[in-house]
Amino acid sequence: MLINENLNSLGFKGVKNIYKNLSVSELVERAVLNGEGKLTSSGALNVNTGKYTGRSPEDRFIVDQRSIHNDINWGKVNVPIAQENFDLIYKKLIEYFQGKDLYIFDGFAGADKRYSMKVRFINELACQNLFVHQLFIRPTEEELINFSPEFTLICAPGFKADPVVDKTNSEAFVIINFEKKMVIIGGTMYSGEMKKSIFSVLNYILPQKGVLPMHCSANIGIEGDTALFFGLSGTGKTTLSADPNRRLIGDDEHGWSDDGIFNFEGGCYAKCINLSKDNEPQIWNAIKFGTMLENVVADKNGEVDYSDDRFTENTRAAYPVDYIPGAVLEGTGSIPKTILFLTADAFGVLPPISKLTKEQAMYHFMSGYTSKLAGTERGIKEPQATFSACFGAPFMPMNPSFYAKMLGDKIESADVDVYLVNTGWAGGPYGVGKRMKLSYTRAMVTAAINGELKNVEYVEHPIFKLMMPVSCQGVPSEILNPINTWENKDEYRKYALELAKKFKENFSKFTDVPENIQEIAASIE
Ligand SMILES: Nc1ncnc2c1ncn2[C@@H]1O[C@H](COP(=O)(O)OP(=O)(O)O)[C@@H](O)[C@H]1O
Ligand SMILES: C=C(OP(=O)(O)O)C(=O)O
Ligand SMILES: [Mn+2]
Repeated sequence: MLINENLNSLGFKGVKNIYKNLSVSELVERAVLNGEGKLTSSGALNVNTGKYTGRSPEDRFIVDQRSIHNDINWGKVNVPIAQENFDLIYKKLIEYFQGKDLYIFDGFAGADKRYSMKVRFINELACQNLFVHQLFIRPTEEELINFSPEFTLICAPGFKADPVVDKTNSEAFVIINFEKKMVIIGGTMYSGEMKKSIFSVLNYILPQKGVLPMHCSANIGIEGDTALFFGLSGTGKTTLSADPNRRLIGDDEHGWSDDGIFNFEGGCYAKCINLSKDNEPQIWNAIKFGTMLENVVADKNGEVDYSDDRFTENTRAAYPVDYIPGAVLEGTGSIPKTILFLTADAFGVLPPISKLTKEQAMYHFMSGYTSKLAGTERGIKEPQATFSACFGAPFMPMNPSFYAKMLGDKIESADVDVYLVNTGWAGGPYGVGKRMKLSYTRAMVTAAINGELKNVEYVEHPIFKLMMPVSCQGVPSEILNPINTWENKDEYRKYALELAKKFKENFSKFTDVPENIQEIAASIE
């Protein structure tokens, strides 16, 4: 179907100009002409997203429909909304486009062609169309001919819902409609909502095809060895997967099929707060023409100051994977050899790295402990302990135990080593201790991936029963056991026991847990 016919069938009437599949330069040009953003001195497009500078979980809904009702894990994460409310909002949203320009990007989600989904993005803003162009998988000229979308995402930040009439939580909404194969977004200009809502869609669809969807980054070594980095927002997926000695596959969302892993996306969405050339050279260099920046502070000459958090701590850069040298453009990799669970522990009590048994891996995957860091979600001003099953509960439409079981089977069948890495605090809790040095975390990750931590001596953590290596190249040995970094050892024990209690409380909510994993839960004190 032609794009115009498709727009008619979606109900669009009287739109001004339809800009279809523009190039990066054209989109940047439009965005600047429209006054949506400004170029920085490195050539990136910097936009200000206004009131919404992070994801807004309370504004995210799934239309409650008979065909999906029994599959969805309804609750605070997956909030139901009635079809009639969707219809009402949809009608107003489409009318809102009357007399306005719209931007279309057709692309793919899912690098493995067997599982990829054709998505049409319809944007009010050129800058957001640039975002999806860079973040999703760009089609070839040939693939664009007769492109028929399997899912459609419509995003209009300028359109606001009326919570009283529309039964939304606020003026902002992100609504997934599985039967209509559609996502609609309004009220918020934070572009992360577009990528994460398509992620949520895939997290429902792909398990039906035998693919485990994962909230993780991935890279691959010269020997074809794949490593996965699971972690909630801010734990270091993007930062640690950008490694000059390995090839980047993707920084955030992947699927694990019987044959290997594949990226869902074609771009990265990196945090920029306090970005430095020395610490994160690859990301620093990726911020150039074609990259879209969100809420970074720049002066009138376009010089940016990455340390300025006046709009948000969640400043971002969106760029295509090929802006990272050596990235795997096909977006695929072998069955993983190493899995790293990243946690940013704001209590400062978890070891910087520990090796997990398969049972411990399952336990920690189900627990998904980390701290929500400031900015990524609305209302979070300082780190807050959270248990987010699968290290990605906000994006999982089904019961987390379902994904955990799938991962368990994959881990059983693969020859894979699993580590838990604390990229958070050390020497004391947030406010007292310091964030783990990035160079140390990188050294530990490298040692784990290269197999150097297979044959070193380990000691067991007395409370969490985690196995801590006693040495690791590039890391002072004394920091490997967290109690050593705390001045007051009694305080350490107090905080560790408090966190252990939280682990226990959280895990008690799971039912039907296999006995060998229950044993792990019981061993923690
Ligand atoms: N030890 C560490 N390990 C990883 N990231 C760290 C560390 N210390 C500080 N950081 C900072 O924390 C942030 C991690 O964010 P990011 O990699 O974007 O996380 P994610 O991709 O998981 O959301 C970056 O801004 C990075 O510079
Ligand atoms: C984009 C997001 O994810 P991450 O911080 O994991 O990159 C987000 O949570 O809004
Ligand atoms: Mn990231």
